[in-house]
Amino acid sequence: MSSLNSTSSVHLRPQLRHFINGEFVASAKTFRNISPVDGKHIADVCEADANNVDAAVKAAQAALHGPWGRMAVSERAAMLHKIADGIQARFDEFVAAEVADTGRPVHQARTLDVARGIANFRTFADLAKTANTDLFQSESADGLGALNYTVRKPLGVVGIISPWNLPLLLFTWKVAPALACGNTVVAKPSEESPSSATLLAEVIRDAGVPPGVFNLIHGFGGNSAGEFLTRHPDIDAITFTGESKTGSTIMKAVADGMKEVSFELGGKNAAVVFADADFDAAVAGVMRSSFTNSGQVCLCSERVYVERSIFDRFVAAMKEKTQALKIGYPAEDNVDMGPLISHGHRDKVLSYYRLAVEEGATVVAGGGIPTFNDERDDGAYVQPTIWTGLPDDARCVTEEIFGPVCHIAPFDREDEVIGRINDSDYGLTCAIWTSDLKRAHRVAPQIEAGLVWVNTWYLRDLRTPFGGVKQSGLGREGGRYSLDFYSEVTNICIKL
Ligand SMILES: NC(=O)c1ccc[n+]([C@@H]2O[C@H](COP(=O)([O-])OP(=O)(O)OC[C@H]3O[C@@H](n4cnc5c(N)ncnc54)[C@H](O)[C@@H]3O)[C@@H](O)[C@H]2O)c1
Ligand SMILES: N/C(=C\C=C\C=O)C(=O)O
Repeated sequence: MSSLNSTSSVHLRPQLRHFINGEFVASAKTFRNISPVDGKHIADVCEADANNVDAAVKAAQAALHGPWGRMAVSERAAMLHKIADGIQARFDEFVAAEVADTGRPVHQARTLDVARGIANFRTFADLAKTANTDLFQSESADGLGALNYTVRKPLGVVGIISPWNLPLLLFTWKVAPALACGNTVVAKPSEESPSSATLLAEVIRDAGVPPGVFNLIHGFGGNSAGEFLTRHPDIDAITFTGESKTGSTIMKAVADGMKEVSFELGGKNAAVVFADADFDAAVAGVMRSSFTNSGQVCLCSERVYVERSIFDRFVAAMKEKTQALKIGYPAEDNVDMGPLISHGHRDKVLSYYRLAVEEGATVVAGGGIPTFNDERDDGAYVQPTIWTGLPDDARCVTEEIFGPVCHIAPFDREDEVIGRINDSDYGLTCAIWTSDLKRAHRVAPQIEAGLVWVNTWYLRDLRTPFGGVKQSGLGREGGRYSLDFYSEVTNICIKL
């Protein structure tokens, strides 16, 4: 088989181990890492038990009081840049790791996943160096006044738990600011995507980060590494990205210990296309926001609302482009879409494909599994899918599916569509397509979401706040919001 058509041409490690106190550590229990492209077994992954997690937390605690805890911000920032340099130097290996675990197009792994891994470290290295604190000249009864100023200190040992959909991007989105603020971390990537985090441990070690500062544990959630981490008494904070119901479970696990949490959770995001929008740009944008990463991005729009006068034309255009999407191997030229992350996730998405028909949907495009007549038939591929005709309260229009699918509905009035967009348990993102600047500024603030894009989608400035409202998250990360979450502040009042 040519290297074009398989991940097996990539050199993959036979066993992925934990990284604890500066050493790679195996554990007796392992689980299999399976390629979603062809169902082949690509590696064995160690599963951390409670003792592994305890050793990692203890190493992180000890490292707080070692060289890392005494390091100047500028030195810490230089280390984060060295980590970024290390990822850059092994760029192709990181691409191979992401592609092996997820089957995504190589061009996406290059331009988004690994590129953002580097950017995350560089962004927070620089932000930490320029982080300001507060200073107030205060009045006092005796007229002599006082000075109030704040100092930033690390939270301590931060537990990091990340999902599989953008493995390196989302893992480093947490690791980078946590380290930039002087914390030590115990980090668990998803069981579905262990490879790039393991490679990152090598890069962090080789960058000279002191042992115990960064610890990596592999495993699952409940009654495995994830839960052992959230329930560990010596963890000072948990930052988590994943499903809303998992967030709720984690919140219960940390409640007794009153740990700080930052949650980036699920979504059922909307795109709204007004008749005055740039039609071609809106079609291209909604194609991206519906099918990027096989729809496995928390920011994807599974709900699309189109003004009635252009509805039929818009649906026809989306149908044509969706049916033209190239689904294939990661390294194929011009491939648009790879598989879903796993057969289990594919079963979930296909259950919604069936449910939609039961709920009365018109299947405009897709709705099933592509046939390749080769090894990919053993992978986790589904067809990109478009529905119309469902009521707003249909489960397929209210529940997060997390696959390459969207439902397109017509609307008549601005106030009507705003109400329909906001009628959701989620509130992560929304994309508005209009050429009317006043409308953009009028509608965007009314959307109950953490992020609103106008005439674009997933355009990111890492200094901006990122997070969701309602079931989509707790808190914000990004820019100074990350510095605020990953630091404690003490206010000091000096009487003059
Ligand atoms: N808001 C965001 O920024 C954002 C970004 C990416 C993904 N997501 C969401 O993540 C979900 C997809 O990712 P997923 O399937 O990996 O989510 P998931 O919640 O199943 O798992 C996420 C992580 O949590 C761990 N975990 C699961 N149960 C746990 C428990 N009881 N205790 C501790 N850890 C536990 C998993 O092992 C994994 O590492 C989607 O809902 C998507 O919307 C949100
Ligand atoms: N947190 C970010 C993306 C989240 C994507 C969700 O799947 C980011 O771009 O910083």
